[in-house]
Amino acid sequence: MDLVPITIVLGSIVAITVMRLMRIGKRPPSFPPGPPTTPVLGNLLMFPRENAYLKFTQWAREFGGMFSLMMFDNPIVVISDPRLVKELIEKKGGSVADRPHSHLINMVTEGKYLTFARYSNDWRTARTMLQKALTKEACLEYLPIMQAEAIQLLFNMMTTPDNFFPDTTRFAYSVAATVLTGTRAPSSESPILKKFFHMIEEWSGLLEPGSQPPLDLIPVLKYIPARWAKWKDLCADIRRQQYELYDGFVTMCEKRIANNLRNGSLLEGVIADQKLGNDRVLIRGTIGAFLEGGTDTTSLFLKSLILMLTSSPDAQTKAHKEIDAVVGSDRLPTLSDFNDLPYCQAIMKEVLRIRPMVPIGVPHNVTKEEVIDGYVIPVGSTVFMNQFGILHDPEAYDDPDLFIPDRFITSQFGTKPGANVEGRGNETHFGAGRRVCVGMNLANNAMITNTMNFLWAFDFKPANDPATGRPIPVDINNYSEGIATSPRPFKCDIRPRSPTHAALIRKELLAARPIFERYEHELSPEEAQYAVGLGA
Ligand code: HEM
Repeated sequence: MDLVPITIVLGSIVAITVMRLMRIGKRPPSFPPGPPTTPVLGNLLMFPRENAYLKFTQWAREFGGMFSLMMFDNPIVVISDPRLVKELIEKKGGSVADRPHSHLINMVTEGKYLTFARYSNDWRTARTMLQKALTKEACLEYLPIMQAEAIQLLFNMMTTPDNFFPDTTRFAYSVAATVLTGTRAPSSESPILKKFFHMIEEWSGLLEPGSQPPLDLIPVLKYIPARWAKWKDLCADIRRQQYELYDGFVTMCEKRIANNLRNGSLLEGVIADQKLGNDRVLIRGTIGAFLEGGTDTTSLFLKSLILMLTSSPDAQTKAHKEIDAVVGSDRLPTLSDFNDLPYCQAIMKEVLRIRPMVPIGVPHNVTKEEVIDGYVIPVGSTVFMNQFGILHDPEAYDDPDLFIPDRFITSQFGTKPGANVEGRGNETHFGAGRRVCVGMNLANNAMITNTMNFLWAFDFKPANDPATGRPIPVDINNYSEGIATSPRPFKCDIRPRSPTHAALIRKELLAARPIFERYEHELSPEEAQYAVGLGA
């Protein structure tokens, strides 16, 4: 038999296959520029496994405000220019309102967790419900509980200053939990808080880039038997924990409704008025998105605020002078004081600039091809809004890596003279477009209240080293990795500014008791006793 024709055919098939494979991973000329690719893999091997925001920011300096990466055949577009955020994520809202598919997330949430849900009817239903519940006006109704919790935070920081990490976390959780479920967490040792954070730790670990096999890029990996795929057990375990926690809240609110003991929580409305229908999975996913979205971010801001203040005695001196003139020491600040406190505003804006809590945002997925600045952004691209890169652009800011609140006194966006401010705003940290943070009004009230309170109440200084007696300097760049970045634990010395300030904090905590009581009916006897005893 003549083997020549077969060899030619086989050779051609191999050649075509190789040519096709070589095209995989290659960036088409119409895509935004980016680092060089390798055949098949694209930029897979150079994709940062940790601190992606730093690498993205470095690439943005090299390749511009919009660059692309190829993961095999899947394009990633990273935007680090506020003008382009406006052009793509805001103006073309409907084309980039989706989230990328994630097999791992789906295994845990069945696709119904608001933050990661596809652009779907479920997402629309849950988003519309939360958007109505969290308007600026609606959030004013939650102010009494926010302020009461903020006073407890001042009291905690004054009496157990070394515990400020857990106490800031408790504050953020307790506000979100009270608004949503109608039950607070009075202590950083509250069992519900422990359970919640145990779940969050595993959940964040699961979502950490590079921690699990690339199931979405190589789908065949999904079929590995469970005994060799630890992630399957992990997903099941996280799902079990979420069911237990979130169904527990639903049952609690159902009982309250049945016994005519409603205390105005959002979840009571969801259940009684069937705002999410009878879809238990969607209800669970919405509770999760609310509590998880509202807790970590707000508490990270508070930790960053303390870190930055500890590093900057000058900023504190200026803010103290301002707040003493406007508020004095006979009363605590209220939300309406903020307009008269431009330096306190500058401090808050500068913390959010230097350390946006979600530095590369939550990824969006493109569902309709768009052309921006002549570059094609194809369907299926994953879009990251590189908040850190936008807020650390040396073209826009002098010394972007330094904490300088005064930059917001001399310019609206903190930018240097002559900088291009097209598309720039002061809320970059909340993301953009149709998926912009739905909790931003609640978060703003929490950040404003605590920024004023901390500056009114305390002096923050580096702690002294007991061995040498010298101050231990804080490092404003010592942050953890992850989707949301947190300062790593640090020591600082927190003291009330005067006995008058200290006495008022105690008095206000006792005055807040009736507000707390509304949300303490379902606490365990130990927790209830702890709550009543606080400051008494
Ligand atoms: C300072 C505090 C906060 C920051 C910095 C923050 C930041 C963000 C960011 C960057 C996103 C993604 C936006 C995008 O995709 O472009 C987001 C989404 C979200 N946030 Fe926040 N957030 C904060 C507080 C809160 C609070 C208090 C809640 C709940 C009450 C909340 C609930 C959510 C939810 C449910 C989403 C998903 C929205 C969607 O996909 O449609 N966040 N947040």
